[in-house]
Amino acid sequence: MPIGESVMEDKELLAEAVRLATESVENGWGGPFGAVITRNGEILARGQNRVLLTGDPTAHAEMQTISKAIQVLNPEAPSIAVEHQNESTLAYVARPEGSPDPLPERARMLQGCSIYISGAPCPMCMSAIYWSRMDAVYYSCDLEDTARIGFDDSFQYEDFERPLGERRIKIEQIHPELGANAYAAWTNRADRHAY
Ligand SMILES: Nc1nc2[nH]cnc2c(=O)[nH]1
Repeated sequence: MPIGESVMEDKELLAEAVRLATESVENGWGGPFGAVITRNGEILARGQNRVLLTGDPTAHAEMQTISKAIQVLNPEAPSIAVEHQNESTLAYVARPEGSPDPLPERARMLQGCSIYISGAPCPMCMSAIYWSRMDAVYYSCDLEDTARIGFDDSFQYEDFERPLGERRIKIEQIHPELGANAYAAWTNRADRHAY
């Protein structure tokens, strides 16, 4: 595993992200996006855009790399893979009996890590970066470069600046009293752990 690789410079790390991006394009797996997540100058995880391979619009380089980094840091964590038991129930793989609750540790997410990306992050990936609590983002091509090769990243940032009623996708609050039940279930849990 990459943990333990010798300390790498910014340029080397970015070059590795670009290598992953190019590999994805050459294999027809996805757009020209690759990423590495580092801690103390060492690579923790690598990822590349695999949207065309998987048909999954969330398979962006950054999302793939964040998931891998979390797995590397939490190898013993219960799998978040869901099994469809029936149409209305999702069962999570249970934590082994008696093992300590890893949530507080996991909730630190990727603090202390940085991400190097071939192109500036789209809003989805930037949100994931915020949620993962990374310290820094370094990218090579900017949003204008990305728009020029046909990707919507900068348009989405622009859309977020518009009032809700003027956005490209309809967004509207309906029945707030229903969701309030789930929110109450959360606030009623004494052992809740905000992340
Ligand atoms: N940064 C980045 N921008 C994208 N735009 C479309 N896909 C991607 C991706 O994987 N990463």
